[in-house]
Amino acid sequence: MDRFIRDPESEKLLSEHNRTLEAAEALGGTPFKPNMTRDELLKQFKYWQKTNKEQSRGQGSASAVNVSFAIPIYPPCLAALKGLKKVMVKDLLLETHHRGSYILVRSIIQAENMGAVMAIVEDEQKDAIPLRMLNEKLRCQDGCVDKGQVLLVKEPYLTSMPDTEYGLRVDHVSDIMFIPLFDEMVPSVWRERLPEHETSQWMARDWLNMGNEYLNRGKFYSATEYYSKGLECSPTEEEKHYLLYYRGLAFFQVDELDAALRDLDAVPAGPKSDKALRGKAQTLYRLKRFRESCDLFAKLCKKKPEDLSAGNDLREAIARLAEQKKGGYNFNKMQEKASKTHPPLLDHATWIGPVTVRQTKSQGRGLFTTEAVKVGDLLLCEKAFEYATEHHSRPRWSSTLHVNTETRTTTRGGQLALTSSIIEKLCKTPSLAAAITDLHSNGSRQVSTGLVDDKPVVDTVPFLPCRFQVARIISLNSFGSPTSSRGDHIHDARDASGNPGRLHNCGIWPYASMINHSCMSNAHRAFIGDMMIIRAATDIPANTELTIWYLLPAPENQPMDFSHWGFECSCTTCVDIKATETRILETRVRQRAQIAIALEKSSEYSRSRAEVLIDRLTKTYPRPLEQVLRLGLWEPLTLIAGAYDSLMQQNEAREAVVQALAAVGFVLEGGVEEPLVVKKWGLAMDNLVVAWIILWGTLLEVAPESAKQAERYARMAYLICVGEEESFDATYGMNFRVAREPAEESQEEGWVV
Ligand SMILES: C[S@@+](CC[C@H](N)C(=O)[O-])C[C@H]1O[C@@H](n2cnc3c(N)ncnc32)[C@H](O)[C@@H]1O
Repeated sequence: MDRFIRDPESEKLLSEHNRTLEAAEALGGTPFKPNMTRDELLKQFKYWQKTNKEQSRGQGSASAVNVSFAIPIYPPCLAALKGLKKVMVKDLLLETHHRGSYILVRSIIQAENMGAVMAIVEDEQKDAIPLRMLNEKLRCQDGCVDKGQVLLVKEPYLTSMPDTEYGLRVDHVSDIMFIPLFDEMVPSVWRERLPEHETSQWMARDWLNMGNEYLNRGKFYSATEYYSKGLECSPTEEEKHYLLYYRGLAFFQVDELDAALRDLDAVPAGPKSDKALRGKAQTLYRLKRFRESCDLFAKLCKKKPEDLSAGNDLREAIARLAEQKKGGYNFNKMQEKASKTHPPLLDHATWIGPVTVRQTKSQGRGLFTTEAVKVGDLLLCEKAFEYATEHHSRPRWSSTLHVNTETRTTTRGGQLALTSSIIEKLCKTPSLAAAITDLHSNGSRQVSTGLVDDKPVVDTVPFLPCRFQVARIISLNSFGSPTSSRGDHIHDARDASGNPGRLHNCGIWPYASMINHSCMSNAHRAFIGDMMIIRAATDIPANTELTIWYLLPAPENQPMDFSHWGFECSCTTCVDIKATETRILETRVRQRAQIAIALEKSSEYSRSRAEVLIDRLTKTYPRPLEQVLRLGLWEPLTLIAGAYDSLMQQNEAREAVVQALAAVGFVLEGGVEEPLVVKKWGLAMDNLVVAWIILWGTLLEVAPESAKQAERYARMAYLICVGEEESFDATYGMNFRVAREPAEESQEEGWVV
């Protein structure tokens, strides 16, 4: 799942932010007396714009880290506009949510996205104030808030802001309304000199024409507003045909898929009927309703066999339907696509294998097998509901830190961006809301209501996405992910230091989010772009709960900390660690460090010393392996196996690998004398593939059949860890074989061994 940072620096940030919040709270209710004039605000805004541009071009200070702070949770406005009283800037109070009120303002400068959308706005009395709209990419009239845009903020919240003193802050999508200039709420002084200032006599056709003008300029949201007005003016059947078709098209362009489908479905017969049909098929495809999409594309192809692009679309829809039904994926192509696309969003369908969601005894819902599965079997291949990436060209120092004093957590990476884009998606396509709102939220209350001032029209799920609710769900259910597990695998195998040199993407995979944690997990996740692949990490009987790792089992052997998710792991290892004296745990940490230091040197003496230390470390685990695994032995044993392997001391290398595998739960039989058999698969540790490859090499001369079997196991480990097996040869090259099979020759280079 996501990475949480616990270090002195983030603790310092948390404490500082706490103090700021307390100081702000003390001022609550004081009347607002602006310190800056309108001109000073505009000047400051232009300075921000300049700095923001420099930062996005990577010219900011090399030590800069974007830090964002979560503010105390507050609910969105649930009152209808007609029940709210209008206030002006001069009426505002510091650190106050003006419940029961609204403010009407207009932007006096083109807004800029500076993490949040920032603008300077004024009221009718020309009093200016900064406005910060968190997450307001959505509905920012086609990606931006133009100068002159009229905005209505419900229950405005005046609070202190970074780099300025006070400003209006909007955290909930439903708390802000974009008011078209023809709306009667707009004061006449703000309408003067605009073509729309006199629209009272307009007929449906006038609204249609104006809508088309906006559509052609790429102002899709504005276009929909004009078409909607046209539809209110008793249009003829022909006008209705065009109004609905073009409005559907505009909604499609801005990803308002429910609205697009509704309009395109309602288009009366006319010249655009085929195009409407096509738009519907495309919308259904984007809603992942592949069966219906196929049917419509097929209908279109039948009507117009010469339409090649409809034929192509039909083929793609059929391919998605096949993936959805049967789970047949071309993983090679997926890897290739993920490596060439940024962000790595792959156009594939989700396949849900032999698994189902059921209630567990004490851990809420869980995912269970519906039939017995074998190690490596594909259980689930899920397309991310939403996915956020750090840009590959951005240096790591500029990645975002998000400080949350409520949960006392600091997170790195894209969680904030993920929350924003999910809120946007839910507002645009409310029929998808349940995928998120049904996820685990640790019992927090969900803000749920019917329509309020026509804000997102939701037919089936009355839901106003509350930023904080979504943020909490995301923090409990999102997964951090590499762009591809293969890339991570290559990185780990090359850099045994364990330095995490990877990008930190994150996403939400709702079905996979049903899987609970166990350090003794029986399933493993891997990623290709935004597709998550879950495979069985061992043979699993039917009706068994699947578990994965939320955090890698700690090599430190400290009890694992899952307080963020509100549980304590009760696996045998965690229970054993809790029962082990701190003195012993500390000894283990020390011994492991000493082993690593000894193995940095390549002398025989240092290897013997490492052997002695490993022996001592083993003795700190008094309980038999069948009862408690010895995860702390994995790294030392695989390290020493690697050291022996590179010296061609194959008996020693083999012995160390076999011990390492046993320490993490593998039950092996045979090897040199007898055929090698894995009786039971253990944990899918980092470097598991390399361990199997070492074993494979040590068996080549002494037991060729067992070596072949070890190769199969190496491939199986790769399949579990990387998600697919097709790229194994390309990843490891043939060097390994060549080194050990003198009869065959090859020039191909491997990169690991
Ligand atoms: C991503 S959700 C997993 C699905 C969740 N059980 C549900 O009902 O939706 C994470 C939450 O599941 C629960 N959970 C996961 N693993 C657990 C474990 N090993 N023991 C107890 N609770 C666990 C915790 O409440 C945690 O916050």
